[in-house]
Parts: sequence; C-alpha cells; structure tokens
Amino acid sequence: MDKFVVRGGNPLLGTIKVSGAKNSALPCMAAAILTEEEVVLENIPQVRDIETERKLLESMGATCELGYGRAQHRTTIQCAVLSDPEAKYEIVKTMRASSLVLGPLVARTGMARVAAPGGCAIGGRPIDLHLKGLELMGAKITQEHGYIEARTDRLKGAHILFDKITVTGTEDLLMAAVLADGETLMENCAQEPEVTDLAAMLTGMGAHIEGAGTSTIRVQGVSKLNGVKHRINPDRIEAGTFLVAGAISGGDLNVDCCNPKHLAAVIAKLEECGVRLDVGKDSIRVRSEGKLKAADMATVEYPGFPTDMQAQFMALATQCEGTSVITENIFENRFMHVSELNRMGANIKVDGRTATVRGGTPLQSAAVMCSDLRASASLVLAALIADGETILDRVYHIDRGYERIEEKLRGVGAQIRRMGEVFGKR
Ligand SMILES: CC(=O)N[C@H]1[C@@H](OP(=O)(O)OP(=O)(O)OC[C@H]2O[C@@H](n3ccc(=O)[nH]c3=O)[C@H](O)[C@@H]2O)O[C@H](CO)[C@@H](O)[C@@H]1O
Ligand SMILES: C=C(OP(=O)(O)O)C(=O)O
Repeated sequence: MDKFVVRGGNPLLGTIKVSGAKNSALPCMAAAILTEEEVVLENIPQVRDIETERKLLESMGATCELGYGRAQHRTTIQCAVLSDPEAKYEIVKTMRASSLVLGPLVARTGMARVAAPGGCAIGGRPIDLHLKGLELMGAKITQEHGYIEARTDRLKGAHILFDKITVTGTEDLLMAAVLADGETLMENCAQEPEVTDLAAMLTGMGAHIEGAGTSTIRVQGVSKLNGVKHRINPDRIEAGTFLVAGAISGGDLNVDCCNPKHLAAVIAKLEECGVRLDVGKDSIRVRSEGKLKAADMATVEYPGFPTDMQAQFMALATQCEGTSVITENIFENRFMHVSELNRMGANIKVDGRTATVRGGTPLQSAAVMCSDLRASASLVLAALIADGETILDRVYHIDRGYERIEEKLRGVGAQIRRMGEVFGKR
C-alpha cells in the first residue's frame, strides 16, 4: 500500500498548476451515456476516480479512452451500445459518484441497475432524493439484494423540489430531465460550479436548460442529444488546497490555471486569517507575511465555504493565533482528520458538528493514517510544516482526487516522496 514520506519545514516557492475538477469530470463522463455519438472531454484530471469511472462505463459496453502522452488529460467516450446498463457493486463501492449513472442510464435506455452506494468515512450519504426525483419523472424504482433498479418507457418532465440541496442529486436529475418528455422544473438545486459545468456540456449536446448555477433549473426535454467536445473547469478544491499549502508553509506560491471566481469564500476566509492573496484572472499568488490569525468557519453549500475544504482549513487553523471554531454543516462525520492532527501536536476538540481549534501549536512528525480524500490532504498540509519526517499511510485516498500531488508539491520545494507501488500502473 502506497505511503507518503514528508519532511516538513520548506516554504513552498514558485508556480503550481491546478488540474481539471474531478467533481466536474465525473458527471460529465456520465453524461456521455446520453448520446450515441462521440464525446470528447478535455482537462480531465489523471486521478483514480476517473479511472474508476472509465471502468464503470466500459463495464456497460461503452468505449472510453483516457489519453496519455500528447493527448494527456483528454478522454474520448463512445456510448453507441450500452449492452449492460448496470453499475456493479465492485465499482460502486470504491466510488460513490457511481450513482451519477442512474439518471442518464434510465433516460437513455429506460432501465438502470445500480448498486446502492454504501456509507463512507464522511457520513451515511443516502441517494433517496435522486430516487424520489426519478419516481416523480415516472420511473418505477425497486430495491433488491443491494441494487436499485429504475425502469420506465420514457421519463416525463416533472416538478421536483429538493428537500435538501444535493450536488450529485441535482446533476443526476438534470441528466435525466434533458431526455425526458416535456418540461422539468427543479427547485432548491445545488448551485456549485460543477453543476454549471455539466449544464454547459449538456447544452453543447443540444439540451435546453435554463437557470443552471441558480437554485431553480428549468429543462425542456429533447428526444435525442448529439456528441460534444467540452473542457472541464479547473478544480477549485485542489486550488484551495494549494492556497493553504502556500500559506501554511510561509511560502510565496503562484497557484496557476484556476478560476478565482469559484474560490470567493475560500479567498475571503484566508484573508480573514491574514493570508496575503493577489488574485489574477486565472491564478492566485499566496504569501503569508507575519502571524496568521484565528477565524471561525462554517461549511455551507456554494457559494459558501465548501465542505471539501474544511479539513485543509483546519490544518491552517492549527497555525493561527487564537481559537477557531469550525462547524461542519454538510456531512455528519467529516472530522476523521482531527485525531491524526492531534497526534501531530494540534489541540482540537470536537463536539458534535463543531471542532474547536486552539491554534499556534507547533506540529511534530508522526505516523498517520489517511481516512478519506480531504482528510488526507489536511495531513499532507500539516506534514509540510511538521518538525521531522511524517509517514502518511493509505494515500490511495488522496489518489482518488489529487493528480500526482507529491510531484506537484515537490516542484515547488516540498520534501515529499511516495513509497511503495507506483500509482497509475494498470
Ligand atoms: C462527486 C461529487 O461531486 N462529490 C461532492 C458532492 O457529493 P454529494 O453530491 O454526494 O453530496 P450531496 O450534495 O448530495 O450531499 C449533501 C447532503 O445531502 C444529503 N443527501 C444527499 C443526497 C440524497 O439523496 N439525500 C441526502 O440526504 C447528504 O447526506 C449530505 O448530508 O457534493 C458534496 C457537497 O458539496 C461534496 O463534498 C462532494 O465532494
Ligand atoms: C467527498 C468527496 O468526493 P466523493 O463525493 O466522490 O466522495 C470530495 O471530493 O471531497
């Protein structure tokens, strides 16, 4: 099992490039199911979840080529034939976003069979709202032996009011609605840039969508969609992680190829902590000069502070003078990094959904365990400033969503290397 070895103490200096967003690329790959024609996606990150999605599409009869060499970061998907419209448990269990194939499969083939996603390290993660929406659109849903089955002759447009804001739920039902018969009105939708990215791709395929990026989306269904070439948005969470890396290490880092507009809440919070940021059109320079100050933070849906940056912000809070109160409002169990940060010398106490961080504590190296994707990122950030050599176990979690993070960080002066098996071997 791969591990990272990190020797702390180096300020990060230079330019680091942000890859395409995993959380945009996954729904966009699933959207290829909606057409018989070829779909080309650019700026695809080379991360493990993308490889898993490729396997998922291929297991259904699609062809999906991930470009290497000159065609790096591009994928070409052809879903002319979907001989087996099923997402098997072996694949779903490794990637919760597999549930994103439910809507497009039932819209295109009238039938989908998807293993019910299990809980994971950050909470229960039900998909009841995806299923409720599909039922409103006329699908008959059954659940047996751990599989969800959806069937219909053709989906019908419907009025869907989400009980709770859900990102992949909005995406899943948007993909169902574009091929449904008539109008679908979706209210209380997620407004994340990943939803907008997917809607832009679907529009390029001939879908009629209004309001993506707001809480109300209106879709006029069409009978057929065409192929498309679409470029995936930069990853705002990877960019945010690098901003914290620059700040926590006391460096001078240019985070390049990002979209600062998608990072407004993260930028505001870092500035509140005393981090100096120079925001450009598609890059952000981060410097920390002088002492960092504590700031309270609560995760909320976009455009608020993202839950996917909570763990990384907590690593920074350990270095801020004063007490930061961090509230996790999206997932009920997303503090798995706390015990590991405390083992490195942090002073964090958790009470329900709130973590109280008494900052300004020096961090020491330790052997630590990665429990999920963003928890792993927070441990890498802590290790960058810890005194001595930190060993991070189970870094397969970080490989799900960060493209060669150790190489990128090494490129700007971090001492980090991977032990064990080489990632990317197939
Ligand atoms: C692949 C992807 O894009 N993943 C992101 C997506 O996950 P994901 O789309 O799974 O997260 P949701 O937005 O759906 O979850 C938000 C909340 O709604 C609840 N819920 C969700 C669906 C449902 O049917 N019923 C229900 O109760 C969840 O348990 C959670 O408490 O958005 C999250 C919130 O920004 C991010 O942390 C994830 O990185
Ligand atoms: C929680 C995340 O991803 P997923 O929804 O795929 O588990 C994440 O990207 O932080």
